[in-house]
Amino acid sequence: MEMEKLEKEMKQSKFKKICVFCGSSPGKKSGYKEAAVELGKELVSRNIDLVYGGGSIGLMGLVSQAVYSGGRHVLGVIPRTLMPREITGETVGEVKAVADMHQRKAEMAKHSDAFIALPGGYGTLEELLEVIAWSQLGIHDKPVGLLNVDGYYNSLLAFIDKAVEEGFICPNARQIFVSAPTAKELINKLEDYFPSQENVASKLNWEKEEIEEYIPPPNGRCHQASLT
Ligand SMILES: CC(C)=CCNc1ncnc2c1ncn2[C@@H]1O[C@H](COP(=O)(O)O)[C@@H](O)[C@H]1O
Repeated sequence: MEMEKLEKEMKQSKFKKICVFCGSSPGKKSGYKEAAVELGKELVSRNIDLVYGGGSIGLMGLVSQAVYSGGRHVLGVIPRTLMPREITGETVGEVKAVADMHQRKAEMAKHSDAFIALPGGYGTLEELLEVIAWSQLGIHDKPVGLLNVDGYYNSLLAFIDKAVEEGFICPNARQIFVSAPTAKELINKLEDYFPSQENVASKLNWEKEEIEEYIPPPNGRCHQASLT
């Protein structure tokens, strides 16, 4: 088992670029900062490049500096309004300026093979929940991982379980994202992730502007879910 794990960590990752969402604040406990640096080093050790929101403040700065100083490519996607250094600090690596927050998220998603959320606040939660919701709708099928540092996200995970229990999230959709307490475990899970959106949303064609004929799913919204 240990051997299998080791082999997985040593072989070439299936991801070339991972997008990391994280706090523009460092958090109060040192464990958050340590986890951001550890995630950056883990990406470097697997030859994975970073895509993130640009800037050097908070956990965003720590993860980007760790990846950049490890010799991997860093792409920061930053809205022009946030570009002044007094707002975001000095950005390392390549910087792509975009018009607004919507374009930033679209660009970050386009350039990445998977998503990871470190601890953060409103911005991080919004970014995380958006990529989960987009996966549910079949807009992408890239793996999403929650780095649950020191149980920071336990209450969010409990809330999501509650939403499943109460019938607001399909049981299958609960599997859209994975979570783990360390970067190593999380990326191993992301490597093993197999998209199953077929069970969640019928494959919609987002390139098409009009739907010619709508065929409703056989069991209502939650495919294969036992609706009692
Ligand atoms: C005006 C102001 C407060 C700027 C702070 N400086 C920032 N610079 C760059 N991205 C940011 C900033 N604040 C929030 N974000 C965005 O929101 C996310 C983090 O927000 P939060 O700290 O979790 O909620 C980041 O991934 C980024 O996309």
